[in-house]
Amino acid sequence: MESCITFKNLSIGYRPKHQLRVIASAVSASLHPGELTCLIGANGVGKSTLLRTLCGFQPALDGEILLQDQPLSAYPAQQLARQIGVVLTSRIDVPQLSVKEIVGIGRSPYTNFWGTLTPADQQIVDEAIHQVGIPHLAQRNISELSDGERQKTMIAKALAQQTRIIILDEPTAFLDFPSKVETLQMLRRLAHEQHKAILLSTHDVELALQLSDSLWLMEQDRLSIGTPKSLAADGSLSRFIDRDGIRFNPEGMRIEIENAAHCKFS
Ligand SMILES: Nc1ncnc2c1ncn2[C@@H]1O[C@H](COP(=O)(O)OP(=O)(O)OP(=O)(O)O)[C@@H](O)[C@H]1O
Repeated sequence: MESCITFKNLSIGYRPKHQLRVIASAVSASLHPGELTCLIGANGVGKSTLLRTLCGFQPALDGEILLQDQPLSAYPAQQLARQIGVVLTSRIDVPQLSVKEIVGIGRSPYTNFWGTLTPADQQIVDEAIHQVGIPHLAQRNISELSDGERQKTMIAKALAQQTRIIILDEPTAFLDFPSKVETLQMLRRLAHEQHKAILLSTHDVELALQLSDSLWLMEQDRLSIGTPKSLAADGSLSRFIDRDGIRFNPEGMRIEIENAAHCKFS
C-alpha cells in the first residue's frame, strides 16, 4: 500500500540538560493517503511527542522517518511545509489578525518573501474557509472566536497549505459533542475525497473507533496498529480500556460503564 510517512525503530523523547528521557522506543508505522488515522493513548504516554517528531518539530532520538521515501531530516523547512500541514493545540499569538488572514498564512510555503497572496491563493483560502463551514467568520478577529471556531480556522489554514499530510494534536479537545463528531467527520471526508493522509491524536476513543480507518494505540511499551475492528478482535482495546467499572465491548465496539454498585456487567 502507498505510504506518505514511514517510520522504523523510532525512539522519541527529550534530552533535558543532556539527560536522555526516552518516551517510546522501537516504534514502527506508516501513514497512508486516503485514510484517517487516530492516535489514542493515556495522558502522558507520548502522543504529542510522537506527532511533534513526525512533523519535524523535535528530533528523533533514534530510528528513521521517511517522508515520500526521503529522510524527514533532509527536507528544508519550506519543502516540509508543502508536505505536512500541522494543527497544534497551542493558541497562536496573533490576536489582531482576521480568520481570513490566518488561513492565508497557510499559503506562505508558496508565496514570495512578503507573503503576497495572488488571486489564485485567495481562492484557495476562500475554499478552505468554505470547506470547514466558517465563511460567516471570515472577517472576524481571531481573538473573538470560540475554541471550536478557532479550531476550525486552524484546520482551514492547514487545508490552504494544500499538503498531502495533515497532522493534528487533539483537534476535538474543548469542542462540544456535536462539534467533535462534525470535526472528525469532516477530517475523514477530506482524507477520503482529497486522498490526504490525516493523523490526529484524540481522547475521544469512542468517536475514533467509529470514524478512523486506522487506529494507533500508544501504550508504555508498544504502539499497536490496525483497524478499530482488528484492535478490538486481538484484545488491544480491552487491555487499554478495561478497568474497575469500565469495560470495552468488542462485539458492539462500545465502551460500557457500570453505573452503580448493584449493577454489575453481565
Ligand atoms: N519538553 C519536555 N521535556 C521533557 N519531558 C517532556 C517534555 N514535554 C513532555 N514531556 C514528557 O513526555 C511525556 C509524554 O508527553 P506527551 O505530551 O507527548 O504525552 P501525551 O500522550 O500527548 O499526553 P496528553 O494526552 O496528556 O496530552 C510526559 O511524561 C511529559 O511529561
